[in-house]
Formats: sequence, structure tokens, C-alpha cells
Amino acid sequence: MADSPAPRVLRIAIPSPLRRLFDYLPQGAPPQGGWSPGLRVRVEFGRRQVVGVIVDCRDDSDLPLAKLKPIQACLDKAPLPGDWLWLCRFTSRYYQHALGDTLAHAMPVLLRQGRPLEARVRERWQVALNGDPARLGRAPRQAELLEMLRQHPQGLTTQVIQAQSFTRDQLKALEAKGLVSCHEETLTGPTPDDSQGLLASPALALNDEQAKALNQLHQGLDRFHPCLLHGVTGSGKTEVYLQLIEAVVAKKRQALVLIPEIGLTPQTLGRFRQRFRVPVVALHSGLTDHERLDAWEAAASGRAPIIIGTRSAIFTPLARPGLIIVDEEHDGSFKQQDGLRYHARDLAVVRAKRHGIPLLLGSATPSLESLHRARTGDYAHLRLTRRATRHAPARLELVDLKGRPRRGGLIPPVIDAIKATLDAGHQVLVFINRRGFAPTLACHACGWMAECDHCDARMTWHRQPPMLACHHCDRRRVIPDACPDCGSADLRPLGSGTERTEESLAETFAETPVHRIDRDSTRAKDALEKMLTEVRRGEPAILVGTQMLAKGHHLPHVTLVVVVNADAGLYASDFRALEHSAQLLEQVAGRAGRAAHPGRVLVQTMHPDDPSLRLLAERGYDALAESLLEERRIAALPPLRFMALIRLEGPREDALTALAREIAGELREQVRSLALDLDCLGPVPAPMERRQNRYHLQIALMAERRSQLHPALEWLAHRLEAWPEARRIRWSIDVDPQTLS
Ligand SMILES: Nc1ncnc2c1ncn2[C@@H]1O[C@H](COP(=O)(O)OP(=O)(O)OP(=O)(O)O)[C@@H](O)[C@H]1O
Ligand SMILES: [Zn+2]
Repeated sequence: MADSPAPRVLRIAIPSPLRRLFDYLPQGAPPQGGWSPGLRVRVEFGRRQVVGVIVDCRDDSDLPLAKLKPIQACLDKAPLPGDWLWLCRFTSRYYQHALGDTLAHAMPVLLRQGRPLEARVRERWQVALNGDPARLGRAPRQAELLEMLRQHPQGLTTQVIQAQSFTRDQLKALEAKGLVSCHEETLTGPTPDDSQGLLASPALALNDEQAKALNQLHQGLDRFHPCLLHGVTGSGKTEVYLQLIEAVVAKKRQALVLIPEIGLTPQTLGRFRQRFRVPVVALHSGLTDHERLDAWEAAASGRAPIIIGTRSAIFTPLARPGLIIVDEEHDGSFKQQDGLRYHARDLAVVRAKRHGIPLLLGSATPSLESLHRARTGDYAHLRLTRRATRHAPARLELVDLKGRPRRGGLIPPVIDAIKATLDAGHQVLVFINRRGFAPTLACHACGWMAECDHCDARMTWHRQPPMLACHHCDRRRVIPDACPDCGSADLRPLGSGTERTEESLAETFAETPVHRIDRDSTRAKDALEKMLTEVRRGEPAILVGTQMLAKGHHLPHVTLVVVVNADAGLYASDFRALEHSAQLLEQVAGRAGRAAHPGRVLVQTMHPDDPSLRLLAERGYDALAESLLEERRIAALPPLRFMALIRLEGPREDALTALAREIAGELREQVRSLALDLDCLGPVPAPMERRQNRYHLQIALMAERRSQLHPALEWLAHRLEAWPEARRIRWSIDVDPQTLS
């Protein structure tokens, strides 16, 4: 690098939604390795000063050099990791998102603001081994300090020492006398010392299926080896992860583990930290900006051998990548639904391939995408068909809701089953996917229902605190005393939410604690963990909760799971609704009977004869997934075809429709002239056409081959960016959309 001539132009990605790069002139001495892609620079952009990233060093520009501004400063001594930059460029191209914005999204806030990427260190002071006490002299405070340090053989940090009213000068004086020594340590923990072995607690002896899966995984440690670990709930997938990670870390490589947002609980982290002696670094939304930077640095420098994080952790640079695991790979939280609409699981595949390392996707209910790839042989398909614990997962028992009286959403035979379970000394989990007291408030005299003024949606009735709330736009209203249409005072709840079911169960089972677990009841920090700790003590109890409870938790004393209503996904317009709802049902059902006693799962439904529901109940998720894949093939839908969705929204329906038609027309024209093999559908109204008082339309692109999609999308993005009328609306491109809403 040092001999190559200095470039005349730096092409820089600026954090902005504009899909283009900007040229600047170098200025000041280049860093040691010379000007190169990945260096952050401070530049003037319009009237602002921003932090950009060099993505190209060139000798020419499309503009005359005299028109270019020089950069203000280079912020890095060395470029940000090349693989990280590569992944960001890929992401930007694939998801049609501006590179500058993608880079900003993929780095910690403090780096975005221009802070250096370096480990924060602190000093630790210890009593020196061969110090000569005679050298202390007459220094009473220093003598006290020395005595305090003697009592802490592992040493104390400067901060702790100063908190005891000692000064740095006193420490320095002792150091000069050779009585204490000081060393620096990073905040994320020391560099791993594996002289004591990697494991803090021993691995479990694997059962046959686990051993077979692990064995196959061991064969592919040195290459790109994508595997689907498809194991029923409680089959011990996590144990397989732990033992595979052990093998990777033993080879001095790093493992990156992605888990769903609600899966990153202290319990999960605890399981990893208990097993390994080496540091396990967590990356999630609960970190401060400094902690996040520290974790990123520890991963980028290679000091952290194991990194666990939620969606955005896929962008964590690794110095010695060895393995990527995506746990609960079907989970919706891996897809970002706004801004940069990436899918962390799909990027994990791309990244593992680039690094030439194994990729492990784990789930009891794999996405149809991953199942399809396992069927076509793109992924190795590893099966765990039995639970690691004593009892097999319970089958779903469908319970007919039609024409039966309900209390808090539950019918009498279900309430009896709850009673029997509690009498036997066990716990019950009641799953209901609606928070609030009731889905809405209705007038019994005229049929009026509380609707949101801004959305095509009903408002949910909440009791704690009392209000009507729209779950789509967050508007709130006071609960009316009388019907706004006919004046009748006969206003009643329609349907049940978590609050109503909790209230009714607390009445029926006055002696038993009822814990409600949903977004509202767990707002306070640690509220969820406190409730779960209480529940894990094992006294009879009822848990009422939304999908927060459905996934990943190991609740050993739950033997009965009740699903209040299984019908949400059955007749929805979104073609993925049934897949997602079946995954959720199977996951909830998987919470039952995970320890000493077998489980039972009661599923209330208005449609006990629905063929899909019956297939799920009688033959399980895998059979339903097979049949759904077949339907997708016949209907030519993903994952058998590739899809992108263009969403358009604006304040006026007619203007939006006119513009959307024009856009779709031009797009079709372009598809013809580029001779692309793809279908362009729409514009059609979004499933909820009016949301937050804005109208929503969509255009869908479908193609047999992915390569056909991208030229059309790229053209469209540039066209829309340059189209003056399009400034009056909001538009976005969603590649591989996970929902049509
Ligand atoms: N080989 C084994 N021997 C004994 N117990 C095991 C073994 N493997 C796993 N277990 C235990 O079985 C229980 C379930 O395992 P684990 O949580 O890993 O399953 P999972 O497949 O990840 O479940 P889920 O998909 O429901 O989250 C845990 O308590 C775990 O300690
Ligand atoms: Zn609303």
C-alpha cells in the first residue's frame, strides 16, 4: 500500500437516504496504511458536518476536481474491517437501500458519531510480589492504601480505590517505590486464558440423535456448510449449539449466535455463560452506547470468542469467524420491518458463505424458506425427533367453541381441565394473542363499535389504565359512558384480551396466583424475569400471556397449555399467515410437559373441522408445512418464487392511486424493455388501506429467478428518487417481504 500513489479523489458514503456516493479530496496526512476503503472521515455535507466512510479511492471524479471539497479529517488509524464493509455493500445492493444509511445502521452509535474504535481500558492495581516494605517510609496514607490492596489479592481498579478517598498520586508513589504494580484491562473482560480449559461446567452426554447431528456438524467446520437443525421443542438443540461452539472456540475461532428479540433473556445468556469460561459478549437493545461499542470492539479485535445478539448483531465484525448460529430461525424478529428492511437470517447465509464457515439454523418449526432449501439439498437437514427430556411433545387437542358459554374467553370443559391441573399441583399456561381487556367495545343496542379515526381498525379496550387504544397508530381515547351513535348505556366488551382472561381466572381460582405476561405488564425493567423466577419455584400457578411467553422459555412445571383462540391465521389474506400461526401454536404447545410430567394442549377454535388445523393437530407442524409448501408451489408464491413489494403511502387516496398507476405503468414498460422474466402486480390497496390517516397501496414483483428482480428494483429506486411527484408520497422497497401489511 505504502508505495502506491496517493489517490486524488475519495468516494464517500454519507449517512443519508440518497442512493449515491459523494466525492471529496483527501486532505492532511493519510493514516499509516494510506487512504483506503473503510476509513471514517469527517466531511462537510450541505451545511452539516457528518461522519462518512470511504468506499473507493480513485483518480478521477464525474465532477471537475476543482469543484470538490476536501475532507475535514480522517477519524481512523486503520480502516473498519473489510468483511464488514463487504457485508454492508452487499446489504445495500440486495435490499436497495442507500449505502451511507446502511453503513450507519450497521455500526454502533458512537462510531457513527466519530468516536475511535478502541477498547476502553481501566487500570488494576495489585501489591507487588517482591516489594521491600522498608521503602514505604513515613507515609501513613500510603501505608493504609497498601494494607487495603493486601486484602484484595486480585487487585482493585483505580475507580474503586478513589472511591475510598485515596488519590492517584498515592498510587503512583507506591508504584515508584516498587510496592504496587499496575496493569490495564479491557472493560469487556480479559483476553481469554484457556490454560484452564474452555468449559466452566461439563457438557451433557448427548443422546443418539444429538450425537449424530453434532458429528455431521463436525465434518463441516472448515467450509461453508449450511445446516438446518430441525428438532422438536425440547429436543436439546441448545446443547448441540453449545458443543459445536466449544469445538469452534477450541480452534481459536469465534462463534456468532443470533437469537430472537424475546429470546435473549438472562436465562439464555446464563446458559451460555455457565458453560464457558471464556467471555460471552451480548449485543442487544438494552446496552448503553458505550457497552455496545465495547462489545463490537471485543468482537472485531477477536478478544470475544462468543458473541450472542439479536437481529442487528449480524453486522458485528469478527476477526476470526468460525461459526454462525441462528436460533429459532423462523422468528419474525429477524426481519427489520422499516428503514433498512433486511433479514438477519438471510444475511447470515451470505456471510457464512463469504467467510467459508458453517451456518447452523435451528428451529422446531422451520420457515418454509429453510425447509424448501433443506429439501432441495442446499442445506443439510439434521433432525431431532425426540425430546431430550422424558415426555414427547403433546399433540394439540381441538376444542369446539361454537355455541358454548365463555368466561374470560374460556369454555367450561377447559376451565375444568385447568382446575384438575392445579389440583394435581402443576402450572397452567393460557395463551391469548391479544393484549388489553377486550379487542373492542360494542354497543348492544345498535351494534356500534369503537373504531380508530385514523386507521381501518377497531380500538382495543384497556382496563389498566382504562382507555381505548389503537394498536396500529397508538391513538388513545377515554372510554365513553354511552354509545356515541344511539346514546344507549349498554356498552360491552367484544371478545377477550389478556386482561379480561386474567381477571376472570383470578375470580374463578381465587387461591391461585395468576401472572399476566404481555407487553403492558412487563414494561418495567426485570418485570418479566421476576415473574418467571417466581413461576419456576414450582407452586401451582396460572400464566396468562401473549407470544412473549410462547417462545424459548423453559417452564418445567407447566403441564397444561390452553390456546384461547387458534383462528387468527386461518382465514387471513396474507399468504404467510397460516405458516406463522402454525409456528406459534406449535411453539406454545412446546411449553407443556418439559420435565417430570407429561403435557396436554387444549386449543379452542370456532373451526374444529378446518383441514389445516386438523392436519396440524393430528400430524404436527412438519406435515402441515409440507402441505403449505405444495400450496405455495401451485400458487407460485415464495419460497418457490422470489418477491419484492413496493409500498406507497400518501395523505390523499386519489392522488396516491394516480401516481401509483403511473409508477406501475412505467415499471411494466421497463420490465418489457429489459426483457426481464417477472410479473408486476398492482397497485392494490394494502390489507389495512388507511393507517395513521394515510393511504397505503402496494405493487408486487414476482420472479422465478432472483436475478430478474434486481435490475427492475434498481431502476425503480433511481426513478422514484428523481421523480418530483414522488416527493409528495412515501415509498419503500421490501425485498423478500415477510408480511404483506
Ligand atoms: N443430552 C441431554 N441429556 C439430558 N438433558 C438434556 C440433553 N440435551 C438437552 N437436555 C435438557 O433438555 C431440556 C431442553 O433442551 P433445550 O432447551 O436445549 O431444547 P431446545 O430444542 O432448544 O428447545 P426449544 O426449541 O423448545 O427451545 C433442557 O433442560 C436441557 O438441559
Ligand atoms: Zn389507529
